[in-house]
Amino acid sequence: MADVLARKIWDAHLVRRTAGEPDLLYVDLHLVHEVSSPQAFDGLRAAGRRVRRPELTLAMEDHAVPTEGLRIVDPMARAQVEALRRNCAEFGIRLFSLGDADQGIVHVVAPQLGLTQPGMTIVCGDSHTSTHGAFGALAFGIGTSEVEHVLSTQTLPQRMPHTMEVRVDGRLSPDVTAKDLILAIIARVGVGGGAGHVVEYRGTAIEALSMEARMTLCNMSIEFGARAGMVAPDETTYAYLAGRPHAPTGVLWERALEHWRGLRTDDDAVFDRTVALDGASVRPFVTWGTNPAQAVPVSGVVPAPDEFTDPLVRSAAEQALRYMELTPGTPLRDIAVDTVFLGSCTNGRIEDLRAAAEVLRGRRVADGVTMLVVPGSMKVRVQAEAEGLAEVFTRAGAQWRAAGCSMCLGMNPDRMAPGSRSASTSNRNFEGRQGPGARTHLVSPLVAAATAVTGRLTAAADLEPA
Ligand SMILES: CC(C)[C@H](C(=O)O)[C@@H](O)C(=O)O
Ligand code: SF4
Repeated sequence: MADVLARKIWDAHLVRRTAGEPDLLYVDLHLVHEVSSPQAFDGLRAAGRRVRRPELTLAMEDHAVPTEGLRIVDPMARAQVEALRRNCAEFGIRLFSLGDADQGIVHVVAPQLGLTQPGMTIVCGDSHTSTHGAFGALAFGIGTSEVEHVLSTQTLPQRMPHTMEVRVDGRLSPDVTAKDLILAIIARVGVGGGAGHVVEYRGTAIEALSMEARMTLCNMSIEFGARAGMVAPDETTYAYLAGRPHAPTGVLWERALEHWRGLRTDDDAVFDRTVALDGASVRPFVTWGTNPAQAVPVSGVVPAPDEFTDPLVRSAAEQALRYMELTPGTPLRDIAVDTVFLGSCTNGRIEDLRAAAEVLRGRRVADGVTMLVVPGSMKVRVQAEAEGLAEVFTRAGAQWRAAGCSMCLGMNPDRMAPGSRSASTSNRNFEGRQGPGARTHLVSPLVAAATAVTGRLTAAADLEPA
């Protein structure tokens, strides 16, 4: 029977199906980090259990670590990282520690190492696990008690979500990135628009995206409530994977390719829901509020709450304008920021750094603006240095840091001061996300770099020639 990609992967991982119960799924790759794992390991220890498949489990220090120096000062952060170190040593799990050449944000590192592959089931106690769906994997975040279940059994009880197609045809204009596209999608469907669904991004605009861009897109699927987001694998996927440290080689590569080429939604398969967007109509986007759906083109103005008919959306807008200290009708281009953050598992990859460096080359970060450039992994950092990007950033007056979640969330020393305002390439603009009282505008790497130059929200095309 004709079927969609998500269900094909689901069915291929079915360990047990019983009427009235969730399906039991096999997990191919389990990613672990310091924030959502300590209690899971404690539970395992209390029950006298071992990790069922340590070699399919990989642990990362990313959320709580500093991006300057190796010393973890905050007692809470240090406790989390030390617990992870003890747990990984005790249970035989490969850990990427602060200072390791392969350390970085888990959603950046696993794809880079070739661990994330088409057709896999991938879970992590982290909502942005959806990132890995860019490879045609079924990847989703789980809770800490589920982490314990996966550690001890390598399986997970789950109910198959509904399926949703997000179709984008047409051609994105050169100043429009995957970040703008996903902000436009979320603005269209709303923060709950994907709830209970696994989303497959399809269409000519999606097929034209690089792997980095597909990861940005899938990364933010969770921001409109989707359980997972995915893109069917194609030649772009295989070209990215070929030669990566954990990608198959020789005859195994040929066999893998043959399998991967079959991983697609059948032409006559039906999605439970479809949303379509014209890629050519998407403009550089920026958020004005405190959820990722509160976004408009950079050329737009802050909306008035009474423009929204849904009472919940309207009161969310009122609350957001209060927190953000913004007045309806203000052009986005008039909003001044004091902080620019380029990084995170949404936009901390080499392509993001290249795009931002292109804008900053020969220009300077405006006086009074602090710009942090935080590569998503230490490998990205090394590559960016080799390509001369780091020099572009430091010459422009930006800070060049080591890898980690950094200013994406206030769990490490890279925190914003109360009342300060950022343009940030991360994925969440919730109240206090980047530090208590801090205000966040979500943007693409191009807008982040242009904003750093003018000190106001700016599209790259608005800049005077360098
Ligand atoms: C801390 C972690 C569990 C959390 C998540 O689940 O996504 C974090 O990564 C985030 O981005 O908010
Ligand atoms: S970079 Fe941000 S979104 Fe990504 S895992 Fe870290 S905290 Fe979560």
